[in-house]
Amino acid sequence: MSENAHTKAEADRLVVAQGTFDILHPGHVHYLEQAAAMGDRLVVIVARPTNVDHKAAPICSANQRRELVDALEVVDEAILGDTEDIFRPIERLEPDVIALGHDQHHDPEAIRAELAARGLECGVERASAREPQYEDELLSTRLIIERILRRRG
Ligand SMILES: Cc1cc2nc3c(=O)[nH]c(=O)nc-3n(C[C@H](O)[C@H](O)[C@H](O)COP(=O)(O)O)c2cc1C
Ligand SMILES: Nc1ncnc2c1ncn2[C@@H]1O[C@H](COP(=O)(O)OP(=O)(O)OP(=O)(O)O)[C@@H](O)[C@H]1O
Repeated sequence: MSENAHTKAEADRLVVAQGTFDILHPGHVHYLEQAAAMGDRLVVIVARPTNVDHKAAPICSANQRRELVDALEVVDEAILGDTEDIFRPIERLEPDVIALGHDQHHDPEAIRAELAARGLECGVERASAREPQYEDELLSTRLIIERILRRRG
């Protein structure tokens, strides 16, 4: 491979991150900053409500959640996830790395197996948790919603 092509290839390291991102908070920013640092370009897949089956359904629409994630400085592009096959966007994007959130419920080995089954060469890394940095941080959408219910419910 010529020097230019090799240099170009290295400069195109695509990272994919994913999540619900219902009500954004500093934990999301930390995760996406970590994901962005794993490569040169960060595309974020925003989960469809039908695919958020491991916790309460998001409050905000997928379009609204996508728009806010897309507006973040560290995100090159946020896209709505596929409704049926969560690996379809991965097949289309062919990322170099999938960045999992620190507590994301996906099993990295299961993801690696599915990537291999689909002939996709892609790393699977896990980001760290954001450590609290000041008094009264709410680093979880669920905690934000619980406070809203307590104070405004
Ligand atoms: C590799 C990967 C690809 C994903 N692709 C999609 C997708 O295409 N559509 C979607 O609705 N969700 C997609 N998701 C998100 C999952 O559906 C899941 O709901 C998401 O991880 C939200 O979990 P969390 O917000 O609790 O972290 C993907 C997740 C992973 C790990
Ligand atoms: N405090 C945090 N530190 C680092 N990453 C976080 C933090 N909170 C959420 N994330 C990451 O952001 C991604 C999207 O998470 P999600 O949209 O489920 O937010 P959440 O605050 O974890 O929601 P909930 O509190 O309802 O579980 C996940 O990969 C998750 O690991």
